[in-house]
Amino acid sequence: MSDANPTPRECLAHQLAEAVAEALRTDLAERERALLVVSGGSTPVPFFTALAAMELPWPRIDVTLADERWVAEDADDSNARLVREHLMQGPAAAATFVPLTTEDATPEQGAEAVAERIAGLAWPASAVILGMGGDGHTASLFPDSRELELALSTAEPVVAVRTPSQPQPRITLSADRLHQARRHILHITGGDKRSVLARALAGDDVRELPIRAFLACPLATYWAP
Ligand SMILES: O=C1O[C@H](COP(=O)(O)O)[C@@H](O)[C@H](O)[C@H]1O
Repeated sequence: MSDANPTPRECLAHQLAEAVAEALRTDLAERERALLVVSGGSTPVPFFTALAAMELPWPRIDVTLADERWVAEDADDSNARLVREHLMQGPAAAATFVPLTTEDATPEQGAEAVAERIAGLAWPASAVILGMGGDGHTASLFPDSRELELALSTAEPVVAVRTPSQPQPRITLSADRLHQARRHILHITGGDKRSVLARALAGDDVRELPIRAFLACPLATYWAP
């Protein structure tokens, strides 16, 4: 870290980047390519910056997303844009980023092409870095989504999602595909999310708080105030 007085969130992001880099190195010692699945939203930005600076065999690493809004890749709320601007930089620019959207008008129309696109990646992923919303959603597994049941149960890799609480349609990796990863990490910050996680740990209804689907993976939790 270059900053002499890093914030707790910056320290957390750096520790997480070190752990993910180590996981990728370990897997790349025994296979030709490795896959990293990251989340969008606001939390991962300092993690992306820290990971992008790591010395890794980036040309052998693929990066994709746990979920995406069905928006243009240059839209402000595109997770792909976030990844391109903050992770695919410096040494990490030599990695291959595989987005989850197509030119199709809807995720339902594009889901098959996305599934074909990601089929060639080096599954199972070395690590999945999950985020979590205040409603307990992770990836685009939302408690109020009408496709939640499908996303939790299908063996398909991706699911198109419509969620009343969200302005855009989305596409998400299915729980099955996320579960298959070698390592599962939850990256969250702030007191509110700590409370949501505590609530999730105290119960077992996955439909109420979908993050519960991953608590027993096991899920390494990186949290800072
Ligand atoms: O909608 C999303 O939100 C969650 C959490 O986002 P944050 O802004 O609270 O960090 C994220 O994990 C997910 O990938 C994203 O699409």
